[in-house]
Amino acid sequence: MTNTFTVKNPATGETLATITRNSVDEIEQAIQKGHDAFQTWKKTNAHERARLLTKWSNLIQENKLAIAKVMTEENGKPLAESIGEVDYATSYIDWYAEEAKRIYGRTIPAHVDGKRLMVSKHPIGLVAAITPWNFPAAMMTRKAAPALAAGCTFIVKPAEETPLTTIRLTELAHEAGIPTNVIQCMNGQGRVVGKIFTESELVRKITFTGSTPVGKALIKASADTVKSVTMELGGHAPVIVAKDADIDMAVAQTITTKFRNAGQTCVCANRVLVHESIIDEFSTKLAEKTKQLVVGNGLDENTDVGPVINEGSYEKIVQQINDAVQKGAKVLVGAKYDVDQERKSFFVHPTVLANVTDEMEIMHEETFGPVAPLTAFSDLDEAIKIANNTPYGLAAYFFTNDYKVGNYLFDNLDYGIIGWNDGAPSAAHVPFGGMKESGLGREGGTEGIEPYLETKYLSIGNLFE
Ligand SMILES: NC(=O)c1ccc[n+]([C@@H]2O[C@H](COP(=O)([O-])OP(=O)(O)OC[C@H]3O[C@@H](n4cnc5c(N)ncnc54)[C@H](O)[C@@H]3O)[C@@H](O)[C@H]2O)c1
Ligand SMILES: O=C[C@H](O)CS(=O)(=O)O
Repeated sequence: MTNTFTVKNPATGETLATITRNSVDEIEQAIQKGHDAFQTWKKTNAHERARLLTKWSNLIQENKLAIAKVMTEENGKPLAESIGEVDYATSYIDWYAEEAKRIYGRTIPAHVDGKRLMVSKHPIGLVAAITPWNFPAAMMTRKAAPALAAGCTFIVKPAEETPLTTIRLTELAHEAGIPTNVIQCMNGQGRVVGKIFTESELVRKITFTGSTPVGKALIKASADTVKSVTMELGGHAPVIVAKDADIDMAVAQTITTKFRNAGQTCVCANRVLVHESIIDEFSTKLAEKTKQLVVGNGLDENTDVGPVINEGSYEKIVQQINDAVQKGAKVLVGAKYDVDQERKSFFVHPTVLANVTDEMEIMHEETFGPVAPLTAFSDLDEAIKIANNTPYGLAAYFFTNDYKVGNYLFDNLDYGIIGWNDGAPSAAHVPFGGMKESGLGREGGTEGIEPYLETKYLSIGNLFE
């Protein structure tokens, strides 16, 4: 019996496709093929790898609207965001096509006469990637691009909620001339495929984007074969609005970071800490702007906020809102839901909660939904203590025009990504990643290709004997 799963539109419940899960044998064969292909791909010169990556990027751009439509249909995000994600995804390919040509080594002055010392970088081998549903294009290329640029071969397993985008990107890579066994897409349940990936000695690296619990399991499972791991995990981003902040700008940037992808990003604001002297004005303005956001099907050009991905996400978000309200939070806007149990579509209206306190679940558990909890602070050290009081350390944001306050916050916030008067810091040419239980390693920027490289040191002795 074939093992299949259906891909549904979270806005309408429509079945978009039925996908066959790859069997254990097929995945093991793909691993062998990827390992074998590595022996050739690693010898492909960097400029040829760069040329093929650029061709891939161009093909994606030529198909941008079609890819974006599929992404909106399977993920739910507004079409404009899907179009933006396709651009974001190709920006990683473009950046690493160039980085392929800059994988430099170095020579080291010898400590002994007649010796010559050299260091060079080499691809780590076959890379296995597991990606989430919230950015099915960018989370794939953020891994595939540096891996292929470094000379590695690559297998990706997308989330079962959103496989269609990743399947299409893989097809376009092959159309661009990247050999079929150099980049492959396998479909299946995470636990099943992850076990095959981590147990294989031929897989030399695991790169994962997803929840922290799954990341921890993958790290443990990778230990038996001492695999390199890159982990982009959960977050719980604080926003600190200092008393001197430009309130209108802080409101606009908080909206940007909070409600993108219906709040389903790892770097979304999850707590909004506002100085007590300005919290009334900030809260009123944030609620007014939030009320203007349009909830609907992502294919409707007027939509700002689409559905959440599934019933489980919906139930967690509602639980956090109800818990907060029961413990004294005030709903300034939202806490409204459009649910169709027959279609299994779940819309959460953008929500702003005031008077949030530390006892509430939302202050400690990642929401992954369109809910902005507001809490007041009286001094900066109190805000920093609240902000750092989490196992996570991915993204944090603050708003101030005081350079001393800004530098003090930057120095004392334990986060890998920090936005100062900026709610949208991500880009392909910068290091993206977190501290503590938000992950291991970085993706993007010059740091993002290092995890796919091994360092070799050569000592030539008795050179002139
Ligand atoms: N740090 C980042 O860059 C980043 C980006 C996006 C999402 N995330 C995080 O991902 C989470 C939401 O995404 P999600 O719900 O898809 O996460 P998830 O961990 O449930 O799933 C992510 C991927 O892992 C697979 N998976 C699930 N269980 C697995 C297992 N036991 N072994 C191996 N693979 C398994 C899934 O099939 C999917 O492909 C949030 O916590 C979010 O913060 C982090
Ligand atoms: O959700 C995770 C993404 O990495 C967020 S971003 O689009 O890279 O900012």
